[in-house]
Amino acid sequence: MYVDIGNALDAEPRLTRATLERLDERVADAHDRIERGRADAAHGYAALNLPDTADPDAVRAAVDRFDDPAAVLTVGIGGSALGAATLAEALGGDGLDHYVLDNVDPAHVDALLDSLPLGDTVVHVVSRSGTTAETLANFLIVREAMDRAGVDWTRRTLVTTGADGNLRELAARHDLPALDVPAGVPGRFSALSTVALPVAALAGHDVDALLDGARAEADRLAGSLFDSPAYAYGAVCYALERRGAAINAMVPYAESLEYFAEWFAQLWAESLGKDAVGQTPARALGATDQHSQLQLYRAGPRDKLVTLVRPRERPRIPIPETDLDGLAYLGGGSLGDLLDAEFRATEASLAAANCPNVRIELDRIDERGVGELLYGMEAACVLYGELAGVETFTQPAVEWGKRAARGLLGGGDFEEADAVGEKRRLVVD
Ligand SMILES: O=P(O)(O)OC[C@H]1O[C@](O)(CO)[C@@H](O)[C@@H]1O
Repeated sequence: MYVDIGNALDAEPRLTRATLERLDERVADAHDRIERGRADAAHGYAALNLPDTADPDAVRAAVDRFDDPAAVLTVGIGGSALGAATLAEALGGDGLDHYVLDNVDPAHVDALLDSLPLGDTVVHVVSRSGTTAETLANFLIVREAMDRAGVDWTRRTLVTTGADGNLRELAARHDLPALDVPAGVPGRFSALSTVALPVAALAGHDVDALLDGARAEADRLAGSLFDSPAYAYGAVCYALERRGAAINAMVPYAESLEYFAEWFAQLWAESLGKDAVGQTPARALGATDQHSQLQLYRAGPRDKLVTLVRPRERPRIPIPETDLDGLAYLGGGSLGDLLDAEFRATEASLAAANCPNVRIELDRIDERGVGELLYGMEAACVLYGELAGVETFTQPAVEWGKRAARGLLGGGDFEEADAVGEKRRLVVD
């Protein structure tokens, strides 16, 4: 992973090289704390050990029982779905279609189950807590649909979950193959583990290369942001947020990284949104959103950092020659040339408008590159959390809504459910 922070300096909000050099002293201390946390396999920090603690053989053994499926359905939500979706989209299916069931919209669930070849689908149900309502409800519906289709769901299901909880109980009751979530690794930091690697292994991807890429990024964590791409990114994001860049627009210039932007959004929001600080992740896609968001990034409020991500190598699709006036300049070139010209032009246009931006590049979007990117973003997030002094690895604010919903559905007596009824109303219809 290559990180170029040049365009993040001397823009608006203003961040200078001198400021970064001063901040680097705190990066050194933060790195020491992170390394101590890793050495102790402390909660959260343990995620940064996954390149060495993940067990690719166990993952392969778990999926080998499924004989060449046509489709894999990940049933999970948040960190229990976004990692798998990111790996499947970035690396491709190789003939294996990947579907994600990470919401409880009846119309969508119905249509998805209708479209799936249930008899030839592997269901990977994932929940760290083993109690998440959306995941468990969806799984009960999926298995019933398989029952109705005469498919033995116990032979088509793989579970990844914690030591206890409803899902562990279901797995034990039906003797389902079950992988353990890694200890001390919050969901949003678990893509490089039993939570998402099974999907990559099922599609025949090189899980070791994914972990090698992550390990290469881990080996570059150092006591200075000027020696570590991941820390350079985390430190710049933090320093710009401190100066007013409350929004981080993540803009991959590759369709296959669109889910990566979703994954990044959970990582950034759920890890850093605490104590009235945090940088709001916005998702966009290059070049598409040049035609929808760029106007705002260039001419709107000075409250953004834009992160542009691209692979250095792309497949080649030549653009046919044409004698149409005004188009001849495209002919003979390639679609990748056009996309890369758009990338560099957008980057320069942001700089010209004094909008801070960072360039993140991979050699190519393959197992190693994706491993570098995911690990790099996780380490950047951990460093940002250290500098901001927030609890990076918890997400207490999400529990209020869960209790309220559970109470509304008769799942217990929760004061939050009462508060739902006290909504202020001013209906205009
Ligand atoms: O893996 P679980 O326990 O089902 O949780 C799913 C997601 O829900 C959250 O707990 C937020 O509600 C996320 O942190 C997590 O990734």
